[in-house]
Amino acid sequence: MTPAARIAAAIEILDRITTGEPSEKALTNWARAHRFAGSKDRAAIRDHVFDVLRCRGSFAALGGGQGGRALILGLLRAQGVDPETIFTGERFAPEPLGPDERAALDKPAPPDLARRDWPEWLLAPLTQRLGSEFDTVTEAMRARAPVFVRVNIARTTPDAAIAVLAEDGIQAEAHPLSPSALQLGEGARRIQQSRAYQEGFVELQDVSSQAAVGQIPLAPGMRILDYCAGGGGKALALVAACPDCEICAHDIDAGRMRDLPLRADRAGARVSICAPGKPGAGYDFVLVDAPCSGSGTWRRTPEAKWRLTPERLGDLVALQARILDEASALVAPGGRLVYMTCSLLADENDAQAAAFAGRTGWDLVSQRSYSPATGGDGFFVAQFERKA
Ligand SMILES: C[S@@+](CC[C@H](N)C(=O)[O-])C[C@H]1O[C@@H](n2cnc3c(N)ncnc32)[C@H](O)[C@@H]1O
Repeated sequence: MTPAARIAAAIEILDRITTGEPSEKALTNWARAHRFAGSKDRAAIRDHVFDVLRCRGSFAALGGGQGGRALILGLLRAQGVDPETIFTGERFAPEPLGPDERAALDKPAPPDLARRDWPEWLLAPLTQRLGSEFDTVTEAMRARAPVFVRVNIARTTPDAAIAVLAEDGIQAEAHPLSPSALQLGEGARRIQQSRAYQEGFVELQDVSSQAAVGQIPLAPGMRILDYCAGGGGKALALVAACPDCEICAHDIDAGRMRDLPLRADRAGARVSICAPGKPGAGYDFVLVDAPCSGSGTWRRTPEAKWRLTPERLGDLVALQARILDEASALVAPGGRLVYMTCSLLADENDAQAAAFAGRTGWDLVSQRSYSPATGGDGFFVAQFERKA
């Protein structure tokens, strides 16, 4: 496909997304209906769509509308690309610009463009929560997320993993936020086909998640429950950090853990899986990686940013509080409860942690927030101990 044909495809897909179709479904449906598109075409189209969704507010302002054509015109304007070179009307290219579109592009760019890439109702809480980091985080959230892997330190070292990745043409370098983290450069998209990945030397995981897991003071022989294990990213990081710990994975939805045995096999890790609602009890650590807005990961899932509502956020905050209460009952005397979210929002993080400590009397031993200002996703971790 030509670059212009890829843009035309992105316009078609964005039109579907802006009328309510979920982005993954719209991309899949488009690919099914256009089997001639190769993997490089599909990847390029996906990049256009996600680049637009991340900056949907500012691109709508620059392009003069909310539809696929206007959003792409906003993208091209932001990139300084002359749209006439793409909107030519030639075979498979988008139709030439109309007078209204030209007029929209001639208008001066509105001020404070980057702020438009947050939902308006979140501007006040984010400004308050992020303080002096607000502008840096806002800019970072408008760009593609870097790709990180976690080196399986139970099996290899970061230097050895870098060398194995290089054999497959994947460039990687250490990241200061976590000793197990490598940030991938050139070749990152081939990671899942690489030997380092397939043989379990590395696993995809954001650096902030790795750093947060690194805060947990593990010791051989400890029993640890990953209460909201999902695909098992945290459970696998825990077992790599402490192979002599006993790690149990639990989730209310067993289906969410279906890939975990395969991932654990690949890593050479031992993780026991509990049936939903039967998590056991008496653990040294219970980790709650709670369902949340995912606002810290919106670079990867930009559509979610525009779908979150105050009501949905309120429901999530209530659910997190319920899960914390449930999970705290599973901690052994003298043990700890660890609460994590991939959120940037105080309601789900500091305020949630303070509310839990306030209503239960548990001590808030430590808390730490991560933001894209330090490279990775927005993330939060808090540790609690039952008062003696
Ligand atoms: C943020 S995800 C977990 C991600 C996972 N820990 C990882 O690192 O890949 C949150 C998980 O919490 C689970 N969950 C939601 N409500 C729950 C509940 N009441 N008890 C246990 N798990 C729950 C969801 O099914 C979801 O898999």
